Amino acid sequence: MSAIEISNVTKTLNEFELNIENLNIEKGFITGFIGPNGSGKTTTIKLILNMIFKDSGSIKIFGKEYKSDDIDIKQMIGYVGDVSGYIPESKLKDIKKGISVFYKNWDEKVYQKYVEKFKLNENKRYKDLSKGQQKKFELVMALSHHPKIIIMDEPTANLDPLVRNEFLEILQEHIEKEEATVFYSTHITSDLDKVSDYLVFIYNGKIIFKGERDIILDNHRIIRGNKNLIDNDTKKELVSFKENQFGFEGLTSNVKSAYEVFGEEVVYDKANLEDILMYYTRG
Ligand SMILES: Nc1ncnc2c1ncn2[C@@H]1O[C@H](COP(=O)(O)OP(=O)(O)OP(=O)(O)O)[C@@H](O)[C@H]1O
Repeated sequence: MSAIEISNVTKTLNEFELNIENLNIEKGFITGFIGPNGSGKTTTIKLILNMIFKDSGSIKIFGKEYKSDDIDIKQMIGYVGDVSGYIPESKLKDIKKGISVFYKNWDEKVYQKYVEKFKLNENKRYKDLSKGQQKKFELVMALSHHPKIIIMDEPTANLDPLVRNEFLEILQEHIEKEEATVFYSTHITSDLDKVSDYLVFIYNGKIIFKGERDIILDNHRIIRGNKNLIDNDTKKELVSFKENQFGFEGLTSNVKSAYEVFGEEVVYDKANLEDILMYYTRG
C-alpha cells in the first residue's frame, strides 16, 4: 500500500486549476515535490492535509479517507509548513504543552532529545528564535509524535547550508529508524540530490512526471549539436530546446531513443535536477 494515494483530484482557485489524475507516494521513502512558483505545490499539500477541500476525486492516507477517519489520519501526520501557525509570543515549552496533548503517541523523550541536540532554549519565545531555530523547533514538534508520514512545505527555504544539512540529516536519520514516509516541496534542488528517493514534478497544476530520482537523472541528458540536425522528426526527441547562431541545446527524457536518432553527431551531457526543471517549464 502507498502512504498517500491521490486519484482524479481537482481544485479550482480563481484562475488556477489543479488536476492530479494519479499520484502515489511510496511508503518508507523520501519524495521531493518540485515545480516553479505558482505551480500548485502548496495547494496539493494543503489538500493532502485536508486544510482545504478538493472539488472532486479521492485522497487516501494509508488507505483512509478524511471523511470518516479525520482524527486518526491527523495523528499519523507530522507537518512542517512554510509558516508555523504558532503564536509568536508563546514560549517553546508552552507551545509544546498545548500541542503535545493532542497526540496519543507523543514521546517526551524524543522531544527532549532533539531539543538538546538542536540546543533549543524552551524558555525562549518562538518569535525570538532565529529562522533556522524556528524550523528546527517545528521539525522537533513534527517528529516527537512518531508520525508515519512527514509532510513539509519548503522546510529549508531561508536556511543557510549548514543548518539545512543538519535539518536534513536529522530527518533522514529519524525516518530510517521509524520507517516513516516523507513528502516535501522545495526549490532547493541540491537538497534533493542529497536526500530524495523519488521525485514528483508539477507544472501549471499538473504532474508532468514522477519516478525514482536516480532513474530520472539517468534517462535525461542535455544534447548539444549543429542546428541543421533539428527538424520536425528530431524535435520529437527533445523535451524542449534552444538555438543560437552556432547550434542547438536541448533536453531528452530518453537517452536511448535520442541516441538512435542523433547518434554520434551530438554531445550528450548529464543533466541535473535544475536543468531538467528548466527545460520542462520553458515551454
Ligand atoms: N486562496 C487562494 N485563492 C486564490 N488563488 C489561490 C489561492 N491559493 C493559491 N492560489 C493560486 O493557486 C496557484 C498555485 O499556488 P500554490 O501556492 O499552490 O503554488 P506553489 O507551487 O506552492 O508556489 P510557490 O512555489 O510560489 O510557493 C497560484 O496561482 C496561486 O495564486
